[in-house]
Amino acid sequence: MTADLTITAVHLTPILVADPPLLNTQGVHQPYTPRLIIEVETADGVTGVGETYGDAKYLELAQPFAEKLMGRQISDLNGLFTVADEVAVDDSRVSGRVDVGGLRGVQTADKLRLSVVSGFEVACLDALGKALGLPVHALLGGKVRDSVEYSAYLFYKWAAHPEGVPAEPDDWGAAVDPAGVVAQARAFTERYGFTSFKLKGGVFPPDEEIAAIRALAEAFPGHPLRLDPNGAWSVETSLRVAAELGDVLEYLEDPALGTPAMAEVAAKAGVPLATNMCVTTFGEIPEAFAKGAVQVVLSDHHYWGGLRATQQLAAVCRTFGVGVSMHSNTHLGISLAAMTHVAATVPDLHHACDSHYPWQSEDVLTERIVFEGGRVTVSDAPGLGVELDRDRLAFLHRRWLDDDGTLRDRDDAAAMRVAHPDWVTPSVPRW
Ligand SMILES: O=C([O-])C(=O)C[C@H](O)[C@@H](O)C(=O)[O-]
Ligand SMILES: [Mg+2]
Repeated sequence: MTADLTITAVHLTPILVADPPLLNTQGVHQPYTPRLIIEVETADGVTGVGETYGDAKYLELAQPFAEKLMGRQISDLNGLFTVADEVAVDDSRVSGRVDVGGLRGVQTADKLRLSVVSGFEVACLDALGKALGLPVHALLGGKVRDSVEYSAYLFYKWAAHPEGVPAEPDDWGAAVDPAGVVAQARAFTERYGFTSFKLKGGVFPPDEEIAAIRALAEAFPGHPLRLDPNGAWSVETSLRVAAELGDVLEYLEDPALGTPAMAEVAAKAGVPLATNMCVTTFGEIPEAFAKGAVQVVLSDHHYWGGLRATQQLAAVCRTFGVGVSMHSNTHLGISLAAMTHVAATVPDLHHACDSHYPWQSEDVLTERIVFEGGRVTVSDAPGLGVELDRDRLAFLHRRWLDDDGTLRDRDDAAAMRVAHPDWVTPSVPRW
């Protein structure tokens, strides 16, 4: 009997998940961050799950998009993009804006749509895999590796969210200096076996961050290290940091803001530059590649438009001799599973991917995804190989319902103002 792949129901569940007080150049992470969990159900009762950003601007697109999917086939992945084009984006959401203060690059109507489509694409692939008895990587053409390497994503962080702010405690401790960063890196290796390290920079003056990377290089000799100040530095500062750390960095990530500045740095830095800020859409590739502004593009299936778009990006990068790896924002196990499936299919993946997952103590899966030796094993179970924990989902959704709206949109600057009322988002370049 052939499977009936018709979509008969779509469930959208916005949730708030605990996030530690991780610092970046914009501010600090909120105690709870929004995500959207997507379930797509077929006429045969097969359910697929996906995950994407949960801020209001995504939710307001996801709802009409979901309605248009009823009666379509889960196998019609190309159709998702056609349907997305029919969903109107409110101009106020995109005019002159960047996403999360620029952490995810420009904000356009298309990119907003793609960030929604990606969650649905993953849900459809999960359902399709379950219906056909095939893992998602097989639907993407098959895995070329059995496990995917991730890097330890180190953050400067406070020991706890500001006093009086409802939050979940974490056991990572504070990290506000080189010793704290090294201690955090050691905890990452002990808990997960990571062997490469990325430090989120742009938080302290560059000399302090140079000292932290030097301390890491001393503590973990020969291990790949990266520093990512999210465009906080001038060209001059970027070149100075590159000169100071060139001998220990695998790559420098988004030292300066925008393709022209990145190109200036790349021309003289002597260290490869990676980005998840100046190349975040296919339209930004020609200029950046022509100018030699980036040597590694950090894909993110959420905003590039899904797993197949990630494969297309990898093919373009391969064509131009540019490396590819993966960027990450706060995400849960569904997205980690999706990232792992697609990463398993990309032939030239030569850098460990980023993942925030270790920072997320809460998940919506019955079993957490495990890192062993810094790697996630590629699942061969049908679909993504994950199972939704409905009680957890309901609990995290209840938290979202109970929120008065304060936390439903990620705002790192607002979270910083709770501790430092005078905080204003630093103008760029900050140093
Ligand atoms: O540039 C990056 O790698 C990121 O923007 C990743 C995340 O957004 C990270 O900086 C964060 O969540 O603070
Ligand atoms: Mg980055």
